[in-house]
Amino acid sequence: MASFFDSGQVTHSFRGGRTSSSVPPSSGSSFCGTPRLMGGTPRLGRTPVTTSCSSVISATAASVIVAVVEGRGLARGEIGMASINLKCPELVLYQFADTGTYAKVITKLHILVPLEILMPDTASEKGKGTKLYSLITENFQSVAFTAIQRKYFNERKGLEYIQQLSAPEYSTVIMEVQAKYYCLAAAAALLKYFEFIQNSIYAPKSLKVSFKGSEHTAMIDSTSATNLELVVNNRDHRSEHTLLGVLNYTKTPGGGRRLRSNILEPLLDVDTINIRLDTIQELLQDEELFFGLKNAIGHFLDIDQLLSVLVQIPKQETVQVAESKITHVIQLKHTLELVPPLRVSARLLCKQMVFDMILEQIKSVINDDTSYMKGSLNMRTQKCYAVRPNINEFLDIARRAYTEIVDDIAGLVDQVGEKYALPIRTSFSTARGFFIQMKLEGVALPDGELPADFIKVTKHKNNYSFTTADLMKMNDRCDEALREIFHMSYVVVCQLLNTVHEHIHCLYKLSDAVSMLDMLLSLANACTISDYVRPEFTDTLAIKQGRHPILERIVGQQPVSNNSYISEGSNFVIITGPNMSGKSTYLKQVALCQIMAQIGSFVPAEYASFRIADQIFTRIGVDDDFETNSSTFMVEMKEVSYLIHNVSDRSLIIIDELGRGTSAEEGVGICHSVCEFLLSLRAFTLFATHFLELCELETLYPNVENQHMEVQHTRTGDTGTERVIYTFLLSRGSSEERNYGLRAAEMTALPLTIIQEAKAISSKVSQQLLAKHHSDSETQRQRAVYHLATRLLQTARNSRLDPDSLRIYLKGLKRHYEAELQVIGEPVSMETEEE
Ligand SMILES: Nc1ncnc2c1ncn2[C@@H]1O[C@H](COP(=O)(O)OP(=O)(O)OP(=O)(O)O)[C@@H](O)[C@H]1O
Repeated sequence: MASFFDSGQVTHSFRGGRTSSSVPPSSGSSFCGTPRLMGGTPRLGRTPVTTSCSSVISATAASVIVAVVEGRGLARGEIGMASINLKCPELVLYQFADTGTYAKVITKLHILVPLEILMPDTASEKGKGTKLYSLITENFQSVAFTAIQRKYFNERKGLEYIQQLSAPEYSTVIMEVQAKYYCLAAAAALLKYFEFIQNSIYAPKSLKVSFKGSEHTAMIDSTSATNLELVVNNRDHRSEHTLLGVLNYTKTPGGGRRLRSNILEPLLDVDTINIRLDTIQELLQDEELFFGLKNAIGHFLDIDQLLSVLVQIPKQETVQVAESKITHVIQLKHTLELVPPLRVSARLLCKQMVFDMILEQIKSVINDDTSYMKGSLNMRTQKCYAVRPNINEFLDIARRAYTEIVDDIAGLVDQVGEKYALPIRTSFSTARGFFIQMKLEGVALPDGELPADFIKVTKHKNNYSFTTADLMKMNDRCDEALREIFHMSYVVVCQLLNTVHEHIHCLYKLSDAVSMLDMLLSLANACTISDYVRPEFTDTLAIKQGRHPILERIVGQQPVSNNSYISEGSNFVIITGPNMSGKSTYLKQVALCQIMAQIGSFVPAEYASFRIADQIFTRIGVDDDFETNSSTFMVEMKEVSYLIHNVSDRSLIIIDELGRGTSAEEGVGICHSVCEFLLSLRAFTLFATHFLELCELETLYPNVENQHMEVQHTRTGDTGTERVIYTFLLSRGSSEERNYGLRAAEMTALPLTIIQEAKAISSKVSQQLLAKHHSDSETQRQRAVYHLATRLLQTARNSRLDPDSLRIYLKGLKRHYEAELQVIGEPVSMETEEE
């Protein structure tokens, strides 16, 4: 990673290698940008900022640049981050302490989907990166990295930038961040870099600046987001079989972005969630309102992106820059004209009067009938006549000259057509300007060839395109006239934008309201496709007939539904059942419903109540992680260690098949100790396992409940082969099924001989184990005593249990100990009931 700014060299590392681009100094501080951002465009001076920007945006969904810096010495682990979205002029600052795993930084970065990550060059000094640097480069191999000299991470400069650029309505952020040095430092480097690559600066007092601690949203680490297929399908990255795919009916890019970020960071505040649920309910009850708003929302452009270009001041004024600014004002007028239909949703649009006022200001300069249109010629005409007549008399003269030239062009093409008796017509494209087109069909060319004065001929499908020397000259005159028109219009438009800037925060609010409304309409739409219910928020997780939202979309019919109940007194559910019986699906279903509820969506169930979860953890059996070179076991251990370090009493934990990466004895041991740790918390845990030994925990702990996935057995045909029927129904108690692995194997194409041998070996091993079990009664007795001692010790520590629960717990413990002694033939000599 090379150093940026001083050396004039930017090096970006990509997956599979590093791309290095030399940065030639240009006039002043203007340098060319990164290959990814600018698509290789050499100099911004010649290419309009906005054009290059939009081409990037259409080429890739990623549009966020993030600067990350970590404290040094004693402050190691203190992380400052700043992000800016090229599609949305919002500077977001983050500062938090992260543990040795840096899970919060990695998760934040996953949510932001960065296009480029900036870090201080000291993070990778002398080819030896810091742990944070290594983790980021490992996790984001396809993202461009840029090293920036540490001196640009300057917190004083960062604060100055924010004071200067923040729109007045967002300036309270200064109080929040003025002592948060790392995020300020990251902001300084980020904004400096932004100026450099975009060759433009943000207008003073124009940016939305916000500080996002993680306090207001639930934390879902990136592994859990992947396990639950929240926004990406693990098997096919293009598939829409994700929670986002199920809920996404948004019509605007802003709405889509908002839904995605909400799914990854659900809310914690019940009041806000309930406001969203009220709106969805209202939309579902009033069809006219629903369809009216949906139709209105569909006409909005990407307001964030529009805002982003409106608040940038290009460092160089070229004709393309002028043209773009005029386009943006037309787009702004189009956007504001769409606001009145949204009036019905008054809750979301409190600043209606201000929007009317901005529109009036625009209309005092821009013609009433100027509108945003598709097609380059249409848009060129709109831009040419955008500014009202009588504002600048030279502009009016230039436009008259332009109109005459366009009329002359039409006359010239008619003459050419008549001269050669050919059915030609005038066409226009941005690249060629005016040119001539002719259909090939049914045309008899003189001598079978096009006349010699038709030049620059191209043939596409059934059409000839060409021009003439006279037409080219006229095009030049036309361009010259347009340049003048755009230049004069640009001056008028810039004055107009200066007045609009005073109300820029209202446009941020509009963008916010439109994306929120779009998201809520989308969530309401999802309810019309499937039968969802409004969730409640209590201290209990209770779902009646809940369904897996993605599974029901995939199979196109309702999957088997199940009830769930987890409360403080019964907060640990152990789920057993044969392979393929539906355990993983059920676990994910609960987590997905919880997330849906916390973003303010209805959920696939007949009734649903949730306790707000501040964190959602999943530990779901995955294969080896080749990318980070970890074995299955190490992946498991890393995930469990992250869980144990970060879990809280209000977390929701989903654990599926823990300990499968090692031997059975060790697996049971690990599961046991993890369960014991989790049992001392009030977190809600769903634990699916094949280790039936764990079901004993129910007798030891009053807050454990065993459940299992029911299966049925039938015998088929003449052979009487046993078949398993999966009901996908959850029942109380632990699974009675044994050797189900072998039975599942029987249903595959494995040869019969292999299955038979496996059965024989399995029964031999079981017999040996049983013999050992009976012969080793002293070890058994010691183990039983040890178990009892540890449980009692733990109970003594666990002061949270009330007397009743404690009594039940001790009784269970006693029964369990008696049972263990009986198995090994020891006399049971415990005191009576109420000891
Ligand atoms: N409630 C349900 N309704 C309908 N089909 C279901 C349901 N639950 C699961 N299935 C189907 O059964 C298949 C197996 O489910 P799942 O992977 O959850 O089983 P499992 O018990 O976790 O298996 P294993 O122990 O082998 O991991 C799924 O792919 C899904 O198609």
